[in-house]
This record gives sequence, structure tokens and C-alpha cells, in this order.
Amino acid sequence: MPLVTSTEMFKKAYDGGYAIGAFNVNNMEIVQGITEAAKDLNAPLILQVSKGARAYANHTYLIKLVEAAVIETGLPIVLHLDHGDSFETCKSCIDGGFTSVMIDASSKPFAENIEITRKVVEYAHDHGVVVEAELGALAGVEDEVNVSAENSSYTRPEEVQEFVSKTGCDSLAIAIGTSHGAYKFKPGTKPQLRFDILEEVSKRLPGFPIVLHGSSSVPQEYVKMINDNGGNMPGAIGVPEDQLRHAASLSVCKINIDSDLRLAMTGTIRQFFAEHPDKFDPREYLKPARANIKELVKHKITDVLGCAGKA
Ligand SMILES: O=C(CO)COP(=O)(O)O
Ligand SMILES: O=C[C@H](O)COP(=O)(O)O
Ligand SMILES: [Zn+2]
Ligand SMILES: [Zn+2]
Repeated sequence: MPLVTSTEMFKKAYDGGYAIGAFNVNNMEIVQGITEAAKDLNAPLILQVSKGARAYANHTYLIKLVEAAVIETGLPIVLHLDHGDSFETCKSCIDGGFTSVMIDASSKPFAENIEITRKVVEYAHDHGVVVEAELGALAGVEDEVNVSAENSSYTRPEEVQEFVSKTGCDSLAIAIGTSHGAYKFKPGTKPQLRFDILEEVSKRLPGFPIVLHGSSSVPQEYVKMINDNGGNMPGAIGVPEDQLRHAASLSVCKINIDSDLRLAMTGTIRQFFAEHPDKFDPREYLKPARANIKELVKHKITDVLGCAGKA
């Protein structure tokens, strides 16, 4: 099966009350860990590439790694541009074989967001590619802008119909209290997503797939593994998995996870180095890191997203 778009995936996920995992990829071991998990569980999959990933690994390497995963797994896989920052970036990914792009103009004024998004949608749809857009501003590092908690803003449900009808986008990322990175909530406060906003949005956009960014749960076992082995990540807190499970049962069809993969990889490698100060073969420490990414993704697919067996 070649790369696919997310159209069918989202339809089934919406109706089935589950979500597809969208995992960020930056190198071969990450691609392998994620895709081996999805293969074992026969799960549909979105692999996403950020601007940073393209700068790090190079566009061609990433595409070829994902194509290799399609061959090795036989799964329906979407190759998605994460946080496209301009028409030009989106165009280069559409021309380069991506099946889905995000244009993230959410930091721009509403009318400008509509304008840029509509332009990307026009080009993408002409080339059989689907488009995710965003309304609302997540706290944390977003679109290379560091948005403070005070300046983050929830999506305004009264804007979503006009935005979707004027842009023609295929899915919509909204801000309901998630944020990028490993420090999502103040220690001592109760993490709580705004499900009232999600429900207001869904009421206005029946059947329309919603996307949640910043949805890592920041597993405390990996935070501990990092801190126990020379790391320093005090107060790292993520989105509780029961809230992600609830979102997946509603209109959320795509859940973005990157930080959890980074924590699993970093914790595993830190521990390996602490236990084996004599070792210097990258295969020896990347192998357990890849294995733990696989375990983490299997857990997400089975216990959080609910998309096992849905490929
Ligand atoms: O939204 C994301 C990628 O676009 C990832 O979010 P996390 O930092 O929570 O993993
Ligand atoms: O949303 C951001 C993703 O986690 C990608 O992060 P990055 O820009 O560091 O690659
Ligand atoms: Zn954004
Ligand atoms: Zn994101």
C-alpha cells in the first residue's frame, strides 16, 4: 500500500470513537520504533515531520525512511508536514510526496489565517493532498514563538464554522489547554483540558475531524529515569492519559505526540550510559531506545488512542 491521505482514517476514527496517533519522526530509530509498534497492532498511522526535522535530517532522508516503513509494514501511513509555516514550505512538501500538510497561521490575525490557509488548501487539493489548519494559540514553544501561558488563547468556538467554510481545510487543530513540550502544567495544579470548548466546536462542526497538538502525557517513569541518570527536568508534567482517551472518544481524530518519544529515547540512553560507561557503539544504546519507543507507542495505540486493529 502506498502512502495515503487521512480522509478515510479520520472518517472511521470519528465514527468509531477513537483517534489516530500522529508521531513526530526525526531519524531511523524513531521511525522504526513507531512503525514496528503499529505493525504489531495493525494500527493506522500518521508520521509527521516538522520544519526542525527537515532541517535536522533532510527532507529526502525522511521521505525515504517513511517510504521504507510503508514497504516494511504494509500499513496505511500518512506522511504529514507538522506546523507548516508558509505557503512555500507546504508547497515543497506537497510537491515532494507528502500526503498531508498543516498550515499553521494561528499566530496571525483571523482574516490572514483564513487567507493563507485557503491558498494552501487550493494548491493541496489540486494535488490530492489534505490540509490541517489551526485556530487558537497553544502555550509553550509554538511556531517558533514562545507563547507564555498568559498569552495563549483558547479556540473561540464562534469562529470555527466561518474558518472551515472559507478555507476548505480538512481538519482543524484547536487550543483547549494542551501545549507543546514537557512542562504543560504548573506542578501542584490539576491538569484539565477544556472539554466544554471541544464540545462547542464539535456542535458547530458535526462530523468534522479535530486535532490535538501538545498531547504528550510526559510519562513520569521516563522523567525519573532521566533525573536519576544525570538529567535535570524538575516539574515535567503532561496531559493525563484519561483526558486524551476521552478526547479520542469525541471528535478528536488526530493526537500529536512528540515529547513522549524524546523522553523515552533520552531516558533509555541516559540510563544505558550510566550503567555502561565503557560502551561506545551507537547500536548498543540506540537499540534499547528504539525498543522503548516501540513499547511506548504500543501503549498509546492500545490504551489511549484506541486504534489497534483499525488499519
Ligand atoms: O503537537 C506536537 C507536534 O505538533 C507534539 O506535542 P508534544 O510536545 O506534547 O509531544
Ligand atoms: O510541535 C512541535 C513538534 O514537537 C516538533 O518540534 P521541533 O520543531 O522541535 O521538531
Ligand atoms: Zn500552532
Ligand atoms: Zn504541534
